[in-house]
Amino acid sequence: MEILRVENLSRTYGRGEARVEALKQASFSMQRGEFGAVVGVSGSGKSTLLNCIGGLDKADAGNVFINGQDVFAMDENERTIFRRQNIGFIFQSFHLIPELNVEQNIIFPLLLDYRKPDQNRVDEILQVLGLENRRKHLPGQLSGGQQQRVAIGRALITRPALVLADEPTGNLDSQSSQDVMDLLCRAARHYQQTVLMITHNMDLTAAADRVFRVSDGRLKELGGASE
Ligand SMILES: Nc1ncnc2c1ncn2[C@@H]1O[C@H](COP(=O)(O)OP(=O)(O)OP(=O)(O)O)[C@@H](O)[C@H]1O
Repeated sequence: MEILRVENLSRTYGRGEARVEALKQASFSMQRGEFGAVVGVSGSGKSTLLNCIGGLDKADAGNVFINGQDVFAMDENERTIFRRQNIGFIFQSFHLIPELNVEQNIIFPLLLDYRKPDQNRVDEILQVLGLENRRKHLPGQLSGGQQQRVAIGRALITRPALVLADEPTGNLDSQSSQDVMDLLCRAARHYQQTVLMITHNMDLTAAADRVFRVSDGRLKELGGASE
């Protein structure tokens, strides 16, 4: 089942001499439960791709379908709600709410939709994340790896069909990076979520089903038919 379809997605920044074609007609699709990695040098357009797919940035042209729904056809309000219910975001900097404890940060997206957290699901996530004995800690009382695991829990609590991760291991040591990778793999394999992850680290692409390279704004699938 197709979860993500990207058609001719383009994004240009600036004008005149400052004009940058950050993304040039990117097209690809992903199935339910697939784990994709996006690689490419700094400035090649990886974050632009993810941000346009997730609606955090506005594409100039092209289409994005998530779960068969045309994301760009929605108005701002519809898109915000759709995004919250269908996409989980994980960033390099964790963006946790400092005043909320681990458990509260994880359930936050549910509260925004006035949904009651399922305590079994929260407990399961805390256990998988290895954070059961940190549930009442504030983000400032956690290590970087633990904070990233909280951010992953927050991205997964709503069971989004699509998880977009921008360098989720960028600030972590190798053991924490491996833990984060294991969690994302589990999201894909165990929970059949579609994961698209940017990484600088080619070693981390080994776990991925598919690898995409962005170079100078152009996306190409490695090992794909065009290679
Ligand atoms: N808001 C912006 N205004 C102008 N140019 C931008 C903006 N955001 C990105 N760019 C340009 O678009 C290009 C792609 O940027 P992007 O952040 O997508 O690259 P990236 O591959 O994610 O890089 P990195 O690996 O360093 O995070 C870059 O050349 C950058 O200078």
